[in-house]
Amino acid sequence: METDLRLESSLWVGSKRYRAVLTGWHFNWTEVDKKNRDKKTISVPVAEVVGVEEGRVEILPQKSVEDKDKDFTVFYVKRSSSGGSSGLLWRLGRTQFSCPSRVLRDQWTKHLRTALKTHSPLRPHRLLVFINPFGGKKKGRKIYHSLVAPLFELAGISSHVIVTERANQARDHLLKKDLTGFDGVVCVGGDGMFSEMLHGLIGRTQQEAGLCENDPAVTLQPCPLHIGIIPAGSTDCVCYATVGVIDPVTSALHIVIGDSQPLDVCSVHHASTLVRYSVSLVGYGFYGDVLAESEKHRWMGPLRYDYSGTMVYLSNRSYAGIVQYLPADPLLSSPRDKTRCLSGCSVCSRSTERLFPHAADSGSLYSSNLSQFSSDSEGEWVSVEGRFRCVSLTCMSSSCPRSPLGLSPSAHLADGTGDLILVWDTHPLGFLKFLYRHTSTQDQFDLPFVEVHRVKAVRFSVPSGKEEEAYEEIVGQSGGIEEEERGYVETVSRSGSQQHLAERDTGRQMTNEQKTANPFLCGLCCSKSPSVSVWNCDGEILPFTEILCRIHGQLVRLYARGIEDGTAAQHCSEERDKCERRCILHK
Ligand SMILES: Nc1ncnc2c1ncn2[C@@H]1O[C@H](COP(=O)(O)OP(=O)(O)OP(=O)(O)O)[C@@H](O)[C@H]1O
Ligand SMILES: CCCCCCCCCCCCC/C=C/[C@@H](O)[C@H](CO)NC(=O)CCCCC
Ligand SMILES: [Ca+2]
Repeated sequence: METDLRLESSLWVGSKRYRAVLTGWHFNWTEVDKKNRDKKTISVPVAEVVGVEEGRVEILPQKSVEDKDKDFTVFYVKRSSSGGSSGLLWRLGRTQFSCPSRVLRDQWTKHLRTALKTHSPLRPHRLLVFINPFGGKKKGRKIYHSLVAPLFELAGISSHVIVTERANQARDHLLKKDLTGFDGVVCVGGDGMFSEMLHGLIGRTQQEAGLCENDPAVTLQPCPLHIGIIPAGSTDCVCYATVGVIDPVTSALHIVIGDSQPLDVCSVHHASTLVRYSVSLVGYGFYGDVLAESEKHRWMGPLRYDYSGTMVYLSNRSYAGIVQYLPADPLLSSPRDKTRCLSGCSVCSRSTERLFPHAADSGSLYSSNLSQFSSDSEGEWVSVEGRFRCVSLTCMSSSCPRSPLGLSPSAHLADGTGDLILVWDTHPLGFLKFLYRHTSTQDQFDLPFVEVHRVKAVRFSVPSGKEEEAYEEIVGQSGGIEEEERGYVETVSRSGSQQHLAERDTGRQMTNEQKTANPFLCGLCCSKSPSVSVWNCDGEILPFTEILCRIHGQLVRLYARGIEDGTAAQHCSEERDKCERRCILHK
């Protein structure tokens, strides 16, 4: 294959002569000039070529073609370092070549197009696009038509566009309508729109496979269609955590070149019924309270999270709970191993083999129907009980602009596990330190009241007597000063044996007298202090307190590639800047 596709000749770019070479995987051109002593070569991976057109073509601000019959234009991914994005920001690169003859021009365009087909098998041909016209700053339609559609057209992608008229329209469409012929679905919106894609596609796939989503033990079928996210919401965490930047053009280019990033999904169940799916955060306590509070202040826009975060922090709440979890194999990875899940992550690659052991034999990832637990034993559930500031489960790092390393910086996008973060009750300044560390590179788990566990499943319940206090309590009703002083961890039971634990921190929960004496720190806690919180599931409030979560490895695939190594990308962009806007990729 390599030798069939190889082509080499002299080509002109403007007034300069280049030696151009197409090997199977790369298209390179080097200036033939004595001054170019260090032989700077511009090298574009074939997989990152967006399109090849006859003539001298421009697509922005409008498509124009100057049909010179010895010329052709190559469009490709060009990394940009602007805004400190370390090369994660992508732009459309374009170079116009002139050939000595028309025959040679036709040879180049034919070879390049064949190479594209051969080396990018997942490039979409037909996409179903849902635009939420009300997401974020309400610019979804404009973003799609001015920035994304021209790139799809250039790449020869035909798209069917639906501008939604109501919430859940996209989800219902994916659940019920004919999807024949589509390679993928794209949402133009925020995390809420992504969640609609997730629920629609997973639900549809299980229906067609005859699987019961309510059963937490069932091995769900991975979705055959890819999901593309064009960020146009007020919260675009899934995009940020899988691409590294929130930028519609970058995301459109990942879609066009058919990048593929598998993603773990957590199913959340209550009383033997599926409640929701999550990829980012299933959080009780602080994160649930912030969401519940923020719903009352939607008019503030994205600022509502800052306002609500401050209010909830000042309310100084903690909640009693029983958390049971099924640890993942500690030999595979650890949430404290200081690694990052980057593009081509070896932990995730090894997980693919573990999760789909027979995929290679059958030729398809999706034809494996063996249980994900068949190759490793279930293991022992661990149970802990006490008072928590927050209990969070995340299938991935959940990095976002607010927290660039995320809730769990070493979590993996596609390893079939989630990270369970337990923040035991502590004094207000300790909790502030924990929150603050999310915004820096300091380790938020290196605190005596914080635990993190890599898990396959989690169960949460409240100690008896508390469960009848419904979730409405926190969504807007009164509480009253708690009679008893909130203690720390009362007991911890591991594998059935009860152990009394010492206090987890030197600071203590404030007594009621201290609360009265310190009205600022005490904040809202003096007026109400509910005994149960709510669950925040990827930005949606769950109407149940007692839940069971199970991680399903690589259940969906995104048009993304994870976060590229910053240093390599940075190096690349510096080199490119030196070479006058040419993309030099050092692989
Ligand atoms: N046409 C529509 N009218 C009203 N709601 C819609 C429409 N289309 C989608 N939605 C809903 O709007 C919610 C928010 O959308 P999206 O995530 O795109 O934007 P956002 O601005 O990031 O959201 P949020 O307001 O939650 O921060 C989604 O949960 C989705 O179900
Ligand atoms: C003193 C400084 C304190 C700073 C604290 C910063 C802590 C930031 C942690 C960031 C966690 C992001 C988790 C992702 C959640 C999303 O799936 C979800 C849907 O978009 N967003 C929310 O629920 C929105 C609600 C998020 C609650 C913060
Ligand atoms: Ca994971």
